[in-house]
Amino acid sequence: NDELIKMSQNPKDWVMPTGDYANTRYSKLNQINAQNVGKLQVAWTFSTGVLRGHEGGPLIIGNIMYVHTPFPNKVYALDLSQENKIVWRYEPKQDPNVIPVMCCDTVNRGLSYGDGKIFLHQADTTLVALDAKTGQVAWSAKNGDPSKGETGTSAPMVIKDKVLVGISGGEFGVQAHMTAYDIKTGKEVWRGYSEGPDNQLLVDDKTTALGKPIGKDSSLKTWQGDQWKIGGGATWGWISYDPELNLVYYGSGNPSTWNPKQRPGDNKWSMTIWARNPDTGVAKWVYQMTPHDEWDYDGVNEMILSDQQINGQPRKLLTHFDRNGLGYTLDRTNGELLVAEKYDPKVNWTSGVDMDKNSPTYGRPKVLDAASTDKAGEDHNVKGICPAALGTKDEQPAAYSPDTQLFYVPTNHVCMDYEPFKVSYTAGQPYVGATLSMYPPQGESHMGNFIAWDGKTGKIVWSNKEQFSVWSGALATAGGVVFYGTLEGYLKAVDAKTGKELYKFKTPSGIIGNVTTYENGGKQYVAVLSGVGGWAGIGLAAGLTDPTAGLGAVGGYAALSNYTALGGTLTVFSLPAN
Ligand SMILES: O=C(O)c1cc(C(=O)O)c2c(n1)C(=O)C(=O)c1cc(C(=O)O)[nH]c1-2
Ligand SMILES: [Ca+2]
Repeated sequence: NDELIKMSQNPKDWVMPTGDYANTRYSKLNQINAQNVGKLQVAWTFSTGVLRGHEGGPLIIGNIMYVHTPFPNKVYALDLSQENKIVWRYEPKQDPNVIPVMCCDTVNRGLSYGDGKIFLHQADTTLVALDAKTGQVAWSAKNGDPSKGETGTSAPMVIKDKVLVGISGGEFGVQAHMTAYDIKTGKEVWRGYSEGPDNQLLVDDKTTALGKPIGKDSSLKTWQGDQWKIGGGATWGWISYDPELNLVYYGSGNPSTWNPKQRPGDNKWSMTIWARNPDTGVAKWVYQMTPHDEWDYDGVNEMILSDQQINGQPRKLLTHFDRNGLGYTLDRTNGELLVAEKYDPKVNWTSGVDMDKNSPTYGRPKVLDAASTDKAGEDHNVKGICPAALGTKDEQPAAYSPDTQLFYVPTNHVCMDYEPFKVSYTAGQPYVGATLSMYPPQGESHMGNFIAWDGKTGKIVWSNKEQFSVWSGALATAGGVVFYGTLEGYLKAVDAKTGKELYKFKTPSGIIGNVTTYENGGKQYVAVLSGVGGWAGIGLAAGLTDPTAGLGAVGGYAALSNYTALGGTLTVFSLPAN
């Protein structure tokens, strides 16, 4: 573990899918900076040979770069010192029947490294450990069962002598969990579920929510009957870790089904930020952002850890941009809620979070009747809810720069009509229970913004419009530049302080990957996967002529096919030799 922490502090490498344990996606490299980034050129490219959505980004360890793909989840090891020659490749055999069980395209968010191995969570939920030198399988573990609706899309995270990994299936009625496997053997060490009895949740009488013990079997009391057994709360987002506090952080997703009438109650602990001890799995604190979700606002988005001063006091913070459109800042030591503000002014399902510690509804969002799909009831179409189910932010991770103390957030600017309907549960079949259509906010035509956010005050500092959702991950650097990609396929560099666009280049396909940087042979490079897909690009990614296909109609994205086509490419940029 110390080895990994040390490695992640070397800015030449990129050893974790998130850049570092704090999930900042910030690099100390500054050879490429605000003055010269406009001169960036393509240094080399690599075709992955795979169609559909390319999320995540490569790992770089010394001279070796590890590139992953969506289903069938190939992994390539490239030698950067030998003209990027392929050293080994891994091509798992997976049953293609897993594809229709994946809610939101056949995506995969990347690899982790530790103990001389590369870890991959395959679509079929096999967690595989590959020898980093040879690509040989060292061990594999079955993390779930696609015939029950469980699939793998998230990146594992190595923490000390364990590999942590979540599970997808919130649209299929799974009982989701976070699981830790022994790094040497692949044996399960602990598993903490998102809902159920305390012994399955790994909560104890010391586990708190907003400073108070959560009480015995707090989850069961918030579900009708056995509904919790198919209650969702999937854990498909990123994982962060504070080595000093010895706590891991991640979020749980939407309760199943999307029809809120079928699951009265708060549906704890779906839509929740979890802080767990990585050794035992026991939860120290939880915070539920969207009790009794009525809009599919999965709570899985990344938790970014930063140390900043609030009111002159140094604080250990956790900042999270939720699907529900609120940017939260908490004290990560104990889960105290410090800030909860809209990071898109269009958010209209809530008037905000009750911040009065003495109020009985402390910490809860106030739901506005006009946006309540539960109040409207089954088979009633509630129109004009913002954000759409895609959220103000979905899988696309934000970045944080300690230089500017700002968060850089790729966002969606999309609203929806939502109509819940009664659905019955069948194992392995969609358990969705709502139809929706999504479109830009009234009177506007752009569906994305790339924003800078002050997490101490909960304010937007600057905001750049984008035609489509910004579905790629951001990168911030010590060069005063922030990078992100667009669905049309542009890699963009903007000034970290002002948002001014400094560079753009059109890559071969739409970008939903996460921008990465590294140094090799004394030169800084910027790398990004293009390959359009994911939920925002799913119609296009599936090669469908009807862009409203998929789980929810993603209406406004039809025009995307005028800009980009399918296919995975890694594009690597550098400055010209002078
Ligand atoms: O509840 C779940 O299990 C689950 C899983 C996933 C996934 O694994 O990709 C997504 C979602 N939900 C989801 O709601 C969503 O909007 C979404 C977008 C994407 C994507 O990669 O573009 N995945 C997912
Ligand atoms: Ca979901």
